[in-house]
Order: sequence, then C-alpha cells, then structure tokens
Amino acid sequence: MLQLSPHSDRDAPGGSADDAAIVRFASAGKRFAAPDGGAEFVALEDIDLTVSEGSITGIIGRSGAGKSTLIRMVNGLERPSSGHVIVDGIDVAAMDERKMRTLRRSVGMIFQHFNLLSARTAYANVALPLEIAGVSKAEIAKRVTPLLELVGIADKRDRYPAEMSGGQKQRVGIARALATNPKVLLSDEATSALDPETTRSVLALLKQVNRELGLTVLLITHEMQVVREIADHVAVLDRGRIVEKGDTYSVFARPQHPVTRTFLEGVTGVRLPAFVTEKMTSEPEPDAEAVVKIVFTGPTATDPILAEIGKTLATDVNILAGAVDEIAGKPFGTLVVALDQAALAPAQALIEERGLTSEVLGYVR
Ligand SMILES: Nc1ncnc2c1ncn2[C@@H]1O[C@H](COP(=O)(O)OP(=O)(O)OP(=O)(O)O)[C@@H](O)[C@H]1O
Repeated sequence: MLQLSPHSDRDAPGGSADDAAIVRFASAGKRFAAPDGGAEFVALEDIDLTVSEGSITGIIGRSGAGKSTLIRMVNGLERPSSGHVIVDGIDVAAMDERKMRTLRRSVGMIFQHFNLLSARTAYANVALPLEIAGVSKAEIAKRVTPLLELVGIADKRDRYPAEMSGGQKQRVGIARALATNPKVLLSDEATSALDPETTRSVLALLKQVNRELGLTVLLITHEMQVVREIADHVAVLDRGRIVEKGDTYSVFARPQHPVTRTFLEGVTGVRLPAFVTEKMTSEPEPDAEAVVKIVFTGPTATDPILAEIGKTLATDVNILAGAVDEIAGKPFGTLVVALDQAALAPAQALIEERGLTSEVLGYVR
C-alpha cells in the first residue's frame, strides 16, 4: 500500500481548536478588486468550516456561489482577504514561499477537464510533479507504477490523453494528484464532464483512495447526486456564504435552507402520480385531504407510525407514493400519504414525537 509522509510544520493560531481538523476555515472571507477600481466584489464571507482528517466533504452550490474560490484557498492559489484558512496546521493567510511549497506538496487537486499535458503519456503526466520536485528517475518509476495500478490504468501507461476516455484521463489526473503523497485531495467538479456510469466508477475510486490511504477529500460540485454518493459531510454555499452544513445524512433527512431543498429536489424522495399532482391545491379546500410527506430513517420505521396514526386518530391513511434511498450508506425513506384534514395537526405531532419529519405538500380532493 502507498504510504503518506508525515507533515510537521505547525503554526496555526489557536492551532489545537480541533485536533482532527486537517482544514479549518475560521471567519474566512475573500474579496476581489473590481477591474475599474469600483467597489470590491465579495466572493466569500464569514466561512467557518472544519474538515476532519480522513473525511470526504462536499461543498455544493450554484454557479458563482464561490466554490472554486473556497477550495483554491486550501492550496494557496487564493489567499483569504480576512479570517484564516488553516491547512495541516499552517495558516494560508500568513504563509511565506517556503511554507507555500510545503503546502502544495500536501494538497493535490483534480479538475473537471483533467488538465493533462497532451504531449505526455499517462506515465509521464503522473511523473511530472515528481520531476518538478527533483526526484530521481528510479524513484519516480517506483512511485508512478504502483499509482497507475492503484487507479486501474496500468495497461494505459504509454497512452497519450487523446487516446484515452474521459474516465481514464481522470484516473491519470487522480494518480498525478497522489504522486506527491498529499494529505488532502481537492476535487473541482471532477466528474462533471463524465457520463453517469463513469462518474460512479471515478467516485468509487475516490472513496477507495480515501479509505486505503487515509486521504482527506474536499470536493466541490453542483450535483447533489455526487454528494449523496460519496460525501460523509456537506456544506451548502450560496452567494459566498455557507447556509447549511452537517453530516450528509442529517442534511438530506432534514434540510433547513431553501437552497438545500432545491438541490435535493429530484435526488431523494418520490415522484407523485400525475392524478394527484394535477388535482393538488396549495390551500386547503373543504373535503380535501392533506397530502403529507413523511421522511424516515429506516426501511420499516413508517409501518408503526402509519398504524399508530390510523389507530390513535381513528382515521384512514392512504399511501400515495414511497421510496427508500441510500444516503451515506444508510437507508433513507420518503413516504407521501393522504389523510383527513382534521387529523393533520395531531398526526404531524405524532410523527414529530417519533423523531420523524413531515411536510404538507398540498391538498387533494
Ligand atoms: N479573480 C477574480 N476576480 C474577480 N472576481 C472573481 C475572481 N474569481 C472569482 N470571482 C468571482 O467570484 C464569484 C465566485 O466565483 P467562483 O468561481 O468561486 O464560483 P463557483 O461557485 O466555483 O462557480 P462555478 O460553478 O461557475 O465555477 C463569481 O462571481 C466570480 O465572478
């Protein structure tokens, strides 16, 4: 197995705030000067985020939310204008050139369009960062060959980028990012240019290197599907601010912010049949039943609650749709039911008492 080299340069202000943190944003902000000398543009503000060593953390946001700027601060491509970004114990804001070089070795990065050199083979692309670091040819061979094996493209070592598929090119990108033994891997929309099946296989590879090398992965994406597939923690970025963060399962199960809910639409849950949506109204009408979405966290958790609602409130509960997904390896279910308006408030109270969540989607006659 490939080994990670230890890093020791620690000078973080108040450094031991979270010993397990490999990356910590503390009130970090980034402003860009306007080209015409006008008002500065605030790209990021008040970012507080802790990335634990060995975790896979997803940053999700719309285009322009500030995702790239945020991860570019982790490898020093951008410096924060305010606050701190502390990577492996070193404050990026206060870093001199020597420390910046140390940082760049401990942070690898992969990109949406792979950024491979077209005139170099797969092997030579992976070797490049080692050549730049002055590593001998023999040492490079010792390092690159197992890396190509690890990412599953040992047989493509002499191929040029133009002779490889997108998935294979991204595997070269991952091997190149791992060449210098980084502690953190930054992924900038690394699967956005790939088809769904290739996306899944590249995400599986990232999970594998996370597990086998203990590598921390910080990825940015605009796809909740990617977060769901791979991340154990997620932060939602909107217009330069983190509007929601937490472990992936909790954020999926109980999204608090409208932006998070929008991202989750279509990723989890159920599609209501047309005969329901066509008739559904947003305001209650006489004789209409309430359409309620119940989110639960285990495949059987709703059985008792539906029976309990029926029995306690002496009412019928009609199931309209249901689905069980897997989020961060745990079952996550959504059930949509129709029930009498008179039973709505006590049913919701019962659901909440049982630790589940509910939401009224509308009313249907
Ligand atoms: N060097 C720069 N100078 C001025 N403004 C910048 C600079 N870099 C980024 N910005 C602005 O900061 C905001 C955030 O940009 P950023 O690239 O971080 O967003 P993003 O969430 O990664 O978007 P996308 O998904 O489209 O890449 C944008 O409005 C962008 O125009």
